[in-house]
Amino acid sequence: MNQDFISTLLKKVREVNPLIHNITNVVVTNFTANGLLALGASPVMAYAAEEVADMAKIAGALVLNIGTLNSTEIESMIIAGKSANEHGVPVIFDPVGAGATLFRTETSKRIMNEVKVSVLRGNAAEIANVAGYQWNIKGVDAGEANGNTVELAILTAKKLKTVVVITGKDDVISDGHTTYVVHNGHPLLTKVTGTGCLLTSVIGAFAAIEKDLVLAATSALVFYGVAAEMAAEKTAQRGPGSFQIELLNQLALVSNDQINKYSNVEKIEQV
Ligand SMILES: Nc1ncnc2c1ncn2[C@@H]1O[C@H](COP(=O)(O)OP(=O)(O)OP(=O)(O)O)[C@@H](O)[C@H]1O
Ligand SMILES: Cc1ncsc1CCO
Ligand SMILES: [Mg+2]
Repeated sequence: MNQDFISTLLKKVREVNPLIHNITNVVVTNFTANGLLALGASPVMAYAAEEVADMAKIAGALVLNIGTLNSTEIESMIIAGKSANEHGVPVIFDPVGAGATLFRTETSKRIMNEVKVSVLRGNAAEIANVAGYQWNIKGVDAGEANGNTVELAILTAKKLKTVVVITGKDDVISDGHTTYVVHNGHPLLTKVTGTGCLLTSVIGAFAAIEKDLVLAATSALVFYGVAAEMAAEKTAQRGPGSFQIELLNQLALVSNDQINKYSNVEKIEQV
């Protein structure tokens, strides 16, 4: 994977302006829509069971996020997911808080069973709980790292037959065979709610354009991480509020030169 690939894919995303259908949580709805617009994608939030099948089938990607789940919304997610599957639209799933409550864990497993998920994106605790492995969790944030996230990503990708993205200080992307680690990003991302949720939708925008989902997701992670680094540099003297707004600015402004200069991605050799 070279930096030109990432820049070229970003350019294509901006040219195509893919429609991203989000069924997401009430905390991050506005931030997610603005982040997708800044990037150059076209967001729509649509939740009603009566319309989600029609919306999902015309989208470039469908993003499902269970952050503030309820039973009505879950039924809509399943309907939308099945429609996306029928029409070849990639489905990106963010199992927010899986492991924190039985309802979230069971719902995540149900979505994985009933919908063919193209990319599963969460922190280590969420991914471990969806896959049925042991890990700490505290609310919607991952607990202290207590294991090898590269191994967790590879095992989960093989077990659930999907591309897995585990985020944290370092991000791991794997389909079980090809694995990348992205070292970009900034700790301020953890001081603004919904940066993980927006990232999941950004992965959707890249997956709408690039069929190789490991490359699509890895490119999205590098782009997002570099944008966060630029935003942190500009707002270091202020704080999370300024950083949140500057992250939106940088999603629109980050240049190919900055991506080439700052991208920090490593391919993992597997045996
Ligand atoms: N310590 C860190 N240093 C640098 N980047 C980080 C750090 N922790 C998280 N990130 C980055 O923050 C973004 C969100 O990842 P995170 O794992 O915090 O998601 P999340 O827990 O789902 O977040 P949220 O629930 O707030 O949406 C990713 O781009 C990730 O690379
Ligand atoms: C804080 C919070 N609670 C449910 S969803 C959400 C947004 C970050 O995942
Ligand atoms: Mg999250």
